Amino acid sequence: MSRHSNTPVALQVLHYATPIVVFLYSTLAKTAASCFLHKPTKKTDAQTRRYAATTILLLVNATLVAQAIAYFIESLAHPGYWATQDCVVYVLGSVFAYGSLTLGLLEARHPVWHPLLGSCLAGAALEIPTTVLQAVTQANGNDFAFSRLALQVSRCILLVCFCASGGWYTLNERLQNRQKGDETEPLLSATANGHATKTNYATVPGSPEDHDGGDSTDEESDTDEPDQVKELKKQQRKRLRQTGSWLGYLKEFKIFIPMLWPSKDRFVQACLVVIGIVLVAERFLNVLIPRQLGIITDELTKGNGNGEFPLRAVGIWMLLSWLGSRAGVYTLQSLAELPVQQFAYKSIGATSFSHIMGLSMDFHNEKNSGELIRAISQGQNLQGLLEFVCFQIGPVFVDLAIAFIYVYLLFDIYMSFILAFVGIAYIWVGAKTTAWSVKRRRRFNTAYRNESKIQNEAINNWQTVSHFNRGKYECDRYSGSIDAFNKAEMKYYIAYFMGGGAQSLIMVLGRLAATFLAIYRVSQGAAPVGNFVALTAYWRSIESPMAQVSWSIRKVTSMLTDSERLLQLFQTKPSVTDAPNAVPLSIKSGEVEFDEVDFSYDVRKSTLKAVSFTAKPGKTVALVGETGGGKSTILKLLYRYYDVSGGSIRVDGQDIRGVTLDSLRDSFGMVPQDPALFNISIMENVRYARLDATDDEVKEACRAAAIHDKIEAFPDGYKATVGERGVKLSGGELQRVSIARAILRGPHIVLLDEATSMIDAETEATIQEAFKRLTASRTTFIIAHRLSTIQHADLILVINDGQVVERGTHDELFRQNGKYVALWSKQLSKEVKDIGNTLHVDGKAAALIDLAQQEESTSDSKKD
Ligand SMILES: Nc1ncnc2c1ncn2[C@@H]1O[C@H](COP(=O)(O)OP(=O)(O)OP(=O)(O)O)[C@@H](O)[C@H]1O
Repeated sequence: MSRHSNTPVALQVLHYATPIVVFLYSTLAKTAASCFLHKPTKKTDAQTRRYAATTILLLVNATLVAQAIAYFIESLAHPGYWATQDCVVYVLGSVFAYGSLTLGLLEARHPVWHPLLGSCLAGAALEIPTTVLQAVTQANGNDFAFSRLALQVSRCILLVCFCASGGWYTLNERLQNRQKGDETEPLLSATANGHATKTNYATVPGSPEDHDGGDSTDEESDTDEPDQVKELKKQQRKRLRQTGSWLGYLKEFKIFIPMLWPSKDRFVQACLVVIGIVLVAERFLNVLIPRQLGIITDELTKGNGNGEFPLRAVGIWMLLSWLGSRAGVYTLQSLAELPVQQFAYKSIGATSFSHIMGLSMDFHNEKNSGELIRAISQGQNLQGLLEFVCFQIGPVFVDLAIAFIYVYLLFDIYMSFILAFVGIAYIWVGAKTTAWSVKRRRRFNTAYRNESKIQNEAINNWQTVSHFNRGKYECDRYSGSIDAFNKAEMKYYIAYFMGGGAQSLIMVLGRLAATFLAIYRVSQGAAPVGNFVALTAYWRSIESPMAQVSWSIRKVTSMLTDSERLLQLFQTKPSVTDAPNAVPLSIKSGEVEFDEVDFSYDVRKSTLKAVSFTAKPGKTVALVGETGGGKSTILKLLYRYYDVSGGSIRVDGQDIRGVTLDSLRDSFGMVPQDPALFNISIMENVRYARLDATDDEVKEACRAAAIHDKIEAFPDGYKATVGERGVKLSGGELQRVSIARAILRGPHIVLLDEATSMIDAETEATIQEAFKRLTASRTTFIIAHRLSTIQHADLILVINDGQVVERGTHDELFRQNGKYVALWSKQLSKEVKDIGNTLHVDGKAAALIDLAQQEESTSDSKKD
């Protein structure tokens, strides 16, 4: 079809090389820039530079389009003339290469310049000799040749202008930067507090706002997050814009690699090998099946209805088709993929669960369970990441490269161009719509978690909701959150489907163009009918992987976006951990010493100030005092839920920060203020304290805690389930089950935080014996508001406003006639008021009542 010309070989080589070099350089440099390069230009005159550069590149494209039109018009003007293949490749390839550069520049408000400059420099370096050679070889050419030469010269001038102005700008910029000095900012500014390393929220660089450099925080931010997290996110985005890149973003996810890669599981590794083999086989089958169909067609065409059946060719085709079908190698692949997915599902789930369980009390005080559970389940979607990247996205690029060569062999380079245009446009549109939808996806996720949070809160607080009759209010709130979720979902899916629609359009147009060209070639006798059949079948087989890659890119992006919250959780480190050289606690006698302990939950308010005391081995220390004084905090510090901010706590002379948390907590038996049980049987709940305890031991512990008879009276006895957090039990029953647990555990040190506050005096008397047994020869800490329960303690500490204001035994403190006595008098006076004159009081109590009345009248007179 082309008229043979006497184009010199050097010119032909330049024609082929120019678009390839420009395109390859720009692709590689852009990829490297998005991975490693950090600073897009944000100077004030950057926009002027961008507009000027875009104009030049558009003009370069215009010269190429004009050149293509010139060839076309010449072929019309001179029938039989057609540009040589190298010229067509040169023009179409250059449109492709410079077109992609222009598009990139149009998109990025703050472009990275060096890929652009380098590409144009390479382009100019090749265009100039091309133009000279063209001028020499076409010296006696016609008007068309001259017009083409003129276009070529203009293109050279434009490219040189681009490089010169770009070089000048870059030089200027460097000089200015040198004058200003280094302007880089640290990761977190001084305003971000010390918790910065704990939470770290990543966003997706490469999304439009990152290119744009605009502040998109408002739109993107999760509305339900505390200000501190928002601030950190803002800082993170800022940093990503300044120094960030996809590589930087993805680096954050490297935490997940050990959870995805089965480094120790031989079976899963074997499955991966099987998948690899199947993938290679699929690549071959993709080409062989349509090719075999083409061979059959050609044999049929040659036979022209002579009754000969192409048995061998059909047999091979049938075999290949079976292998390439869902019943063939794909089944093998699906079977092998299952263990790989399950491995990742398990390792992500188990690791995140154990990480969250290992986080400290400060985290658990702030958490929202519903939101947390959804974050884990969304993060588990990452299980498919390895599959998508290695088995779906990667092979498609191989497919495209094979397809480019195969369609060239079937027809010619024009067919390869159609394929390349379709492939790149398809993937480009896919990537663009993905970037477009990331923001919407993030909002959709936030709405999803918010809905879960509201639902969870309302169900968990059902009693509070009922007490205040706020059922309608909660329903409205939940339904509002569903509306917000639906809205966010709608917006996300609109973007998703629109992107899909645009891609399908590209695919259809590509198929039509390829079919048109193939029919034309066959009709001209340039290719056999079999090639047309092979192409039609093959085109379909490459369409689906292309759709797959674009879907996979979206899927990977949404997986990464979805798992950002889990990533954030993984980056949250427990504030209390084992020291690197921690050793197990060795308890000899159980002496506990608080030495000048300071502590605050919030740096702005101190909770404990210089608390010092010693709990002698086997003795009982009681903590009493005004509510909010810091008593429970003392026990929490002993448990190492928090670390002291000053001073130290020692158990048998060992600083608790130097021993392992497990060994420390194993030494304690705690009866908390508000015990919570699992929604399982009472037997299992008590056994939770010592998993190997027998039924008899459990019952013995319950007997000691004066709850055995009560449990036996339940219709299901020890098998009775206790409801969520133990709601089916009364407050007193709950506390006694909790005491039974502590008795069963048999700890070295006993901590009783208001352990009998909900138990009536009579029952309390019955469990005093149990307490005596529990605490005998064990160091014991008791917090009690009912002072009668602690009057026999070996040491009573009166805690007021975070300080030990009095200490001693009951009698010693009474003699001091200070705060302790005031507490007693207040309590007794209240009790007397409650029971009035019916109370039988002994002489001592009567004296105390007098004291209480005196105290009250003194304080009243002070007030007056
Ligand atoms: N997780 C927390 N975060 C911030 N402040 C806290 C936290 N827990 C307790 N506080 C504050 O620390 C102070 C001491 O609380 P703590 O629970 O130790 O008092 P308490 O003496 O045990 O009170 P009560 O007798 O009422 O149980 C209180 O002002 C309380 O508001």
